[in-house]
Amino acid sequence: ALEMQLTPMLVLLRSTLDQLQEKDTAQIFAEPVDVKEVPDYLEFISQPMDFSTMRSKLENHAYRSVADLEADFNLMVSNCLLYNNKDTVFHRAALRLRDLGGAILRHAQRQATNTG
Ligand SMILES: CCOC(=O)c1ccc2c(c1)NC(=O)[C@@H](C)N2
Repeated sequence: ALEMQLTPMLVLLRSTLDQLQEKDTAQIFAEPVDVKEVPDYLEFISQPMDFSTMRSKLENHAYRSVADLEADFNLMVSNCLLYNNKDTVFHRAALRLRDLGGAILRHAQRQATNTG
């Protein structure tokens, strides 16, 4: 539809990021993991990622496509699955976010494709 032609990628990416972050109801992905609280975190995780960092990157035009946003989302989820044992709230939250996020990202990709 015409309005989609006029909707820039940035608007679609912002909306997608908002929808993804809504699923993080415990807000455990909202900010970078605090290495003062989790001192060994960087021994296991070489590239930390969180929603606030993703939002900064988005506003600084670091994402050119839904796939670019999806890559950082998957990095954030993978970090959590790697660092936290399977019997933790964090690990379970990452699995849930991954599944709920998948549907959101597939819909966003369809919208991006439909706008040509
Ligand atoms: C105040 C203590 O906070 C944490 O220990 C903590 C807080 C947030 C966390 C986290 C740990 N671990 C994680 O893997 C990511 C997903 N979130």
